[in-house]
Amino acid sequence: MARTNVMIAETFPEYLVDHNLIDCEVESLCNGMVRYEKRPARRRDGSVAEGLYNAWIIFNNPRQYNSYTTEMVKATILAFRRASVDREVNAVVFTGVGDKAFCTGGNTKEYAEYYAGNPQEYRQYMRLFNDMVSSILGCDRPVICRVNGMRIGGGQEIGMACDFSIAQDLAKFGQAGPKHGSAAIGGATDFLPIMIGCEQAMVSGTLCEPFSAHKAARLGIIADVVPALKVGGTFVANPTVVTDRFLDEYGRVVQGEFKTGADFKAGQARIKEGEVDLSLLDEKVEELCAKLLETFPECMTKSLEELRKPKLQAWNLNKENSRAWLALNMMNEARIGFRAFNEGTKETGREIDFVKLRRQLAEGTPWAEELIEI
Ligand SMILES: CC(C)(COP(=O)(O)OP(=O)(O)OC[C@H]1O[C@@H](n2cnc3c(N)ncnc32)[C@H](O)[C@@H]1OP(=O)(O)O)[C@@H](O)C(=O)NCCC(=O)NCCSC(=O)C1=CCCCC1=O
Repeated sequence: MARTNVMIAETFPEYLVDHNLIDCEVESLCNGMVRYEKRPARRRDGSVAEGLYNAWIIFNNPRQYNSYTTEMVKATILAFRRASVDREVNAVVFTGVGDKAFCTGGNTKEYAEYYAGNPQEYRQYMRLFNDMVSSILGCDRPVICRVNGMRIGGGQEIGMACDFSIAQDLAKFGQAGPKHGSAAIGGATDFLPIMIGCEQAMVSGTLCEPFSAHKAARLGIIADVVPALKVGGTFVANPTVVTDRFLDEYGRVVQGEFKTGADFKAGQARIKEGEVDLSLLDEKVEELCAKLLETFPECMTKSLEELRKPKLQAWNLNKENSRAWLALNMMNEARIGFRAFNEGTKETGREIDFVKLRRQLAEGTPWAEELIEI
């Protein structure tokens, strides 16, 4: 050991090169809407590993369900680059503020008010979005998505780009694209078939029906799920979801499916009785970080690089075409879909009249004012 210490002292570099792209605080790029925090890394026994950290990248836009604005996308790219080159960082934890949403994708207000009808601007935005996904898939540290709440649309896409996902069980998952005027080609159409198989990928990527965290675990889209609801001081499983049996009387898998009718309503009422506590989620995330810490760092990075390949290859194959298509789509379907979400309310509805649109298109109506204002 003494000899090793001498060798370290003799070979220790006089200075360390900073590989960061720019020297500024992540928070300063987006008014604090993405936070970057280095939290002490812990061993499996819970003791602090002095000098080592986990980098927490936290979306901080809870009023808009942690959707990301253009400025937040830029900050996220910087944050992942920072974590990737920081010698002291063991793992990255990617999460959102609060317990409602990890992220519900692109900011629909910005989409509706700035990008709708503006394909050349959205094309630039998509450069940034693509770089955000690539910065996750290219991070030299393992990335854990701490799914603190809903993971929808682009939120699901950046979540699936992560290496691990651990969810609190009130979180919902899914896509929004074809309901709101987009296609889930910001990663979902690349990652879903690999992660859950083509058939379930088709169901999720086209129908846009949210599914539970328990189902996400069953399908294999997340690594683990923990309870988050406390009723009378005791953790209980999400009461709106079937968690106590695997099959129904006809042999169909029901575990993880949402309950229906009165049972679903009773589940919702029970949620209101309780309080949400994410301490078990944090324990699980810390446990995973500690397991990752007690490994060889370069062997870990190489393993990540190899295991990411199926996702990365599909992503790299498609991302530029997807960017171009999404930009042009801002002239028609995205233009009306995101405006409908942004300008509508729960009472008036936040989706367009799909049948009316389809009927007009069937009649050969061009994408002129009358369709855009549908
Ligand atoms: C299903 C929902 C996620 C949740 O529904 P619900 O539980 O009923 O909550 P809401 O009342 O709808 O939402 C609460 C408030 O948050 C605001 N909100 C939610 N999501 C967003 C968002 N993405 N951007 C901005 N604001 C958002 C919502 O307006 C409410 O605020 P208010 O002031 O009105 O009370 C539902 O919210 C939903 O469907 N959200 C939108 C999901 C969506 O369409 N996301 C974008 C998908 S497209 C995308 O992400 C892409 C990524 C890159 C590639 C291209 C692309 O399209």
